[in-house]
Amino acid sequence: MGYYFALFAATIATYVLYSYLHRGNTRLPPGPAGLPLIGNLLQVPMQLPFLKFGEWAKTYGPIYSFNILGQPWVVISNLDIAADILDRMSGQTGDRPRLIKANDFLERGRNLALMPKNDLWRVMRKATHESLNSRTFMKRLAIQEEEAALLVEGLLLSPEISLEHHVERAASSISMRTLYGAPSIPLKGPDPSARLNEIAVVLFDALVPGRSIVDIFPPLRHIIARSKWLRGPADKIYEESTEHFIKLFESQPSDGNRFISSALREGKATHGMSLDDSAWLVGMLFMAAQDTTAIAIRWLIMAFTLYPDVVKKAQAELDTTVGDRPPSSDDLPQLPYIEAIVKEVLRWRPPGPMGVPHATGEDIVYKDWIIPKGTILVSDIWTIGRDPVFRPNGDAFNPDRFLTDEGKVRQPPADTHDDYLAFGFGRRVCVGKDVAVRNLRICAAYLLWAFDFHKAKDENGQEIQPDDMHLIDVGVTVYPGPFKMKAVPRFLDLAERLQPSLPK
Ligand code: HEM
Repeated sequence: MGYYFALFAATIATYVLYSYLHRGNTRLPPGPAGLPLIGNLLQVPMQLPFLKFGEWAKTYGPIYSFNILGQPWVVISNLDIAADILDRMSGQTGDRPRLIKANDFLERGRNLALMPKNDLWRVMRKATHESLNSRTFMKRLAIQEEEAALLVEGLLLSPEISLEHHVERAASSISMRTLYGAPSIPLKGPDPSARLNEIAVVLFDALVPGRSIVDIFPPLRHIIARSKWLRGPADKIYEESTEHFIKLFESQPSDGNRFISSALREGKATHGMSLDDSAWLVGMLFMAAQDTTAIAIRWLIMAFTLYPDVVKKAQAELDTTVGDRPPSSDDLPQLPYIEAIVKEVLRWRPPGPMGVPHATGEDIVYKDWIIPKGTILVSDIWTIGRDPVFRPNGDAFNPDRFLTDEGKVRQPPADTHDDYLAFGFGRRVCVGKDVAVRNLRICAAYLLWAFDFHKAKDENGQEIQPDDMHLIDVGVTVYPGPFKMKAVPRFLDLAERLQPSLPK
């Protein structure tokens, strides 16, 4: 132990001194002043850092920098700059920060979302695009309608179960069915995705800033890599996760259809990936899909509870287009207000308010700045979505901002990724964007068609106001705090009307 401690102390001292003395020929955009050696370490909050970043943007402008123990960070809080640096210079800015604990030890370089921009990343992205975004696949996503109908049925028949559980079930079930061809997850009963969700908690925890000593002092990597004892807990997590991912990956789809995992198992579709690579790819897709989807649905329901005028307007659109039968995905093009609601909820409360950080793969020159290789680039999606010029009155929930005066979906301005900035930028933009948007539009349509949303009442009969600034930071994503509402059916025979849409 004494040996390790001495080595540890020496490594830290050398690293901090080295980083300080070798800042190189850089010209970073100015930002908050930090302390010698540790930089801004003590100023960046461990929880909800994007709120601080928004404040700093007001003082230092739409692009500014800070450093943590010599590691430069650049925060981008303006759409034009994000489009220049993260989209147009994506070849140089599409890397990921070196997340040693998560990427090197816990995941051994197999997490599509966190891995460096290397050959395996290219192969995984291509394989995902081919299986997830193909026209045939999108067309066959009856799963999304069935799960929206099940969510409505659950809220109707089991109001005693927490809203959070209803939504978690729906998000897990959609992901398990889409990715593994698994059967729908019951509301009351065993949850076959539980283990995946447990693994996700462990892997996400490694991303919380400050949680991993090796990411604060990267030279420790060599010491940890050489010591079986120090590496042991991470090895165990990797091995147990791999075993579970492979078990799911090799399971046969419940209805004999091809789903992502079966597509990847077949012939050329594997793109030469090993079994471990393919199994991790699908496991990681589950993790990227499940919590973002659950968060977005929870915010949708909170918005419906807080904004009855929005609900009325959406219901008027549904009543004209859909009437008293459940909506279907074929109705979506005739439901512009529902589309605007989904755009607005993802702007108002993006599930990942800072996206996933990018990193520069080489030195880049942008305007007057020279941003060195290895700089961490944060797209401050939360603040960009509140830019007073681009999105006036940004804290308000107002779907109309995405509509023309005639009520059609407005042509998205350039560089806004179809007005869906919540899915990030450049070559790392979310691979699940189309599937996710379609799913949220269907969910929103079902919920609004089926229910009026009222505030819940406390024991004194007083309305409980859901708190839309109760934000729970779990690493990359941010959940709304738990809240209560009362879903009042719009049809006396809602349960019967849902029957044709439920899984057979
Ligand atoms: C509301 C739902 C979702 C939101 C808001 C969301 C948001 C994001 C964001 C912000 C990124 C980082 C982009 C960047 O680095 O600039 C991302 C990456 C990613 N997303 Fe999503 N996502 C959602 C749903 C999904 C779904 C359904 C899937 C898969 C089926 C998925 C798979 C991924 C993957 C694999 C990446 C990593 C891509 C890479 O690093 O190359 N996401 N997502």
